[in-house]
Amino acid sequence: MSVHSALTEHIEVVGLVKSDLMGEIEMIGSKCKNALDDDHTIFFMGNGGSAADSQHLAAELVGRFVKERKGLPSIALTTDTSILTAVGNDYGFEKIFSRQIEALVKPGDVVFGISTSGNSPNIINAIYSAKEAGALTIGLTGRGGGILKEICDHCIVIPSDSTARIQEAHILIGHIICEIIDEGI
Ligand SMILES: O=C(CO)[C@@H](O)[C@H](O)[C@H](O)[C@H](O)COP(=O)(O)O
Ligand SMILES: [Zn+2]
Repeated sequence: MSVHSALTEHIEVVGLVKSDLMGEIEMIGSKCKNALDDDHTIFFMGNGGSAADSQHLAAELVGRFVKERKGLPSIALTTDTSILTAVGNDYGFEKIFSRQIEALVKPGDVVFGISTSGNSPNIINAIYSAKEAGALTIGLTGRGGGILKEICDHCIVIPSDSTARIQEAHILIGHIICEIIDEGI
């Protein structure tokens, strides 16, 4: 793929997000803001590049995005190598997030599952656990949405089949949600 076509593809995907998904992003941002106002926690999880996105977004909330404000409760479930290796080793890789959800998530919390395919078993298991725990579940996906689209309370499906373009749209949307949260604090 040439630089020109990668950039063209990115712009097209972002254009579709703008034309089709603005309302959904706004709604999810305000639900996150309301949950934080009520002292709930926002959790993020994903594999590979989406693990990095999870950590990135939790850091924006606990630390600072743009505005000076108090730290906000947010946890990326991708960071504790002792938990990830113990649970992965003892129960299986498909349980690395669901076990943490069972241990940490309280009713009213918000759980983001970030998966470009929407079909990663460890994210799917964790979304089921989050629903059982009484959390609001949000999928960030692509490729038609996969299973996450069927099981999450809300799911943003990036209209692309390119993992890279989907991930780029996910972090853009994550940043916009941080902006919505910042505005109301
Ligand atoms: O960042 C990339 C590709 O851009 C990779 O690390 C990618 O995230 C990994 O292959 C993930 O395992 C893909 O999982 P998912 O998005 O389908 O849930
Ligand atoms: Zn990537």
